[in-house]
Amino acid sequence: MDHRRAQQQQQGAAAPEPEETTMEVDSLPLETRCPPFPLRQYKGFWIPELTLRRGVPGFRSRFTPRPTDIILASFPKSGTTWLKALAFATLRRAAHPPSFADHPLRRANPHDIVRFVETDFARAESADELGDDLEALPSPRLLATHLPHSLLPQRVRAMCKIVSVSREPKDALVSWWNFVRKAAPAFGGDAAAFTFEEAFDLFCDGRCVYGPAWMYTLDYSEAGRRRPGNVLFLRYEKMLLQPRDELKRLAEFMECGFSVKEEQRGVVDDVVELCSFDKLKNMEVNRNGTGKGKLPVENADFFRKGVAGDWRNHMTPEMAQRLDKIVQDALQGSGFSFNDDSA
Ligand SMILES: Nc1ncnc2c1ncn2[C@@H]1O[C@H](COP(=O)(O)OS(=O)(=O)O)[C@@H](OP(=O)(O)O)[C@H]1O
Repeated sequence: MDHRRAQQQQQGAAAPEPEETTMEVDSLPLETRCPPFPLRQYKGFWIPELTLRRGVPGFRSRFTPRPTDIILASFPKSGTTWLKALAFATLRRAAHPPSFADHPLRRANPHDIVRFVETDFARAESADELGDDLEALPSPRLLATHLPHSLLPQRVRAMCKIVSVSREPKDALVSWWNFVRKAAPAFGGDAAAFTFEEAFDLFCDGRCVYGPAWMYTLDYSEAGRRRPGNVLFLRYEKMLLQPRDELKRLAEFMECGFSVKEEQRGVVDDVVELCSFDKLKNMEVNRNGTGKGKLPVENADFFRKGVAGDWRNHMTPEMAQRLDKIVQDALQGSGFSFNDDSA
């Protein structure tokens, strides 16, 4: 990397290289063993093919970022649904007090309230129409992405506030495998025969949707360190341990911190409660509904156990050691470790 670009990256400025808005997808390495989508390796990450063909180009060419935009970014199965609920309930609490019986989160799944930009572009009938729809949304817009930080459009990285949530890779893998087996039939795929051992080997090799998981996390942790005002880096495990504190950090970052009066009135607790695993999982819409969006997934599939450490029920100690070592080696010298609670 030349010095000027290295310096700009250190300062957090967007890299100056021209951004591709059409992709030569067919020549990229292909992985077909990870249901439910074929993946292509692009700039170090395994991305759904359709996202590369249509999603990323649409995001880059038809999305006009605003400084007030808040983009929620997550590796799949790392707390996306929870973060969407928390961010929405917090940002829109004036219009929708969290204790109200008709709160939108009591009627719709968080994924139908906060949309994934690249997934919507990937599946949109018309990218222009979707671009116009996004343009028509009032500020501040709350949107989501599964793209790694380095693959987001440059103007999004430069301009928007980005909240990322990361999860310990062994638990993300277990969650992914369970989800894929349930959700794959909805995409026309068959994952009944996809064994945990197969998923484990692919995951260790970085081959899963948006993998390698640890490089994805590093991408956002470094962005958060370079530009703390632009990128908030949250950890799923910390959110489980201290939901109120993490929620308050999220609110401050989104520039809608809770006032002392609100805290005294119990608004922070109300948001935590409304978005808690048990509350969301047991809502009628999340027990029996199907996503209204572009992904034909049962809402219930987004809520399984919601705990840390379930990997122990799926992996032998040897498997866990193998994956830990891969992650440790890959992150060595990076300054980030999944074992460091302060990271
Ligand atoms: N409110 C709340 N609190 C805590 N945990 C929650 C919550 N909602 C969902 N979950 C758990 O998050 C896992 C799903 O991850 P994602 O939401 O990132 O999935 S997705 O990428 O949007 O498909 C999945 O984890 P596992 O239970 O380990 O599979 C969900 O159960």
